[in-house]
Amino acid sequence: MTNLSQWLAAQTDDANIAGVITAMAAAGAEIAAVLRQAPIAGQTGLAGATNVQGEAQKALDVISNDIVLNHLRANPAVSILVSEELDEAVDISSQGAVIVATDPLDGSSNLDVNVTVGTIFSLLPADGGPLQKGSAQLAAGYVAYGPATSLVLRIAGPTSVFTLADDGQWLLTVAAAAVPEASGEFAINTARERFWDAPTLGYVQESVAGETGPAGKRYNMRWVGSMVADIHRILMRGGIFLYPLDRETASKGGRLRLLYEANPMAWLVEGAGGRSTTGRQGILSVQPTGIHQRVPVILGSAEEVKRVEDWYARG
Ligand SMILES: O=P(O)(O)OC[C@H]1O[C@](O)(COP(=O)(O)O)[C@@H](O)[C@@H]1O
Ligand SMILES: [Mg+2]
Ligand SMILES: [Mg+2]
Repeated sequence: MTNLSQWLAAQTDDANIAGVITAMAAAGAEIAAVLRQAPIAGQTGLAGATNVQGEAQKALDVISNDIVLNHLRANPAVSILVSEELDEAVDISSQGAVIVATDPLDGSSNLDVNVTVGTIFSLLPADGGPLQKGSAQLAAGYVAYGPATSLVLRIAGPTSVFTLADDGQWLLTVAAAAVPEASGEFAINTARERFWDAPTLGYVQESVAGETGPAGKRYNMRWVGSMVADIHRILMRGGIFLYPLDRETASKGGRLRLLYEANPMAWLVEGAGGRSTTGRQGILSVQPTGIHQRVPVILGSAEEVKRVEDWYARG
């Protein structure tokens, strides 16, 4: 089976990109080992601090952030690290060619109930600084800590999936993920319905109406509450994920973060033939104005995303 270093050699001749991805994969393998033992080691629960977004940090948020930082600190290819858990960008190497933006542990509210969480990362060219559009990404990926530990990666070619083997190797298990064009599965936190805008409400009502409504087909709903797990399902079998701008999150610009949640996921989903939008523009074309900027996120199967875009175009 193809391993990660063989795949990297075939995908890029840029040693900086390959080196940084290798470091993030090593960080992911270390986080996976920590998560497996966390309830025994007493590492679940809160860390007692809040991050820059005002969210309570879990002990494992902090531990995961430290693991990523340790793996990147030693890497002269990294110029700057932007992390959900760090208020400011961290300078790593003045000679570094690559900026890394990461959500070291996504979905951490699911940790105490042993449900899939993940690590998301994005690589940008150092000379453009951290506030570059997602379309400038050099590569992106995530690690999903589920029944299997999966590493999903894309440089500029296909979106590929690796599985962590017992001997610590990452083995290629899906060479080119393909998000089906059409799907009958949507993912949104429906408890937020009272805050939704008209396009979101229109799309969901149309879907819930199923074969008797204008969509003319039956839909199912799934919401893990870990973006990594929800996007992984969509990459593997299709569907649409929505965290739109709603009345409660509007003043902040949305819920999910552009640099280390929306952009890397849009890069991966689009690389697998899917589509992404804020509702009004492609996620990858949004110009960031801050490292922790939030953005509305709608991505997945192209036909479904287009249906949502149609709703936005109408209203
Ligand atoms: O609490 P909600 O509304 O279900 O939101 C869940 C979303 O928030 C997130 O947990 C945010 O990520 P963090 O856990 O990294 O803050 C996403 O993974 C997930 O999609
Ligand atoms: Mg997150
Ligand atoms: Mg997080």
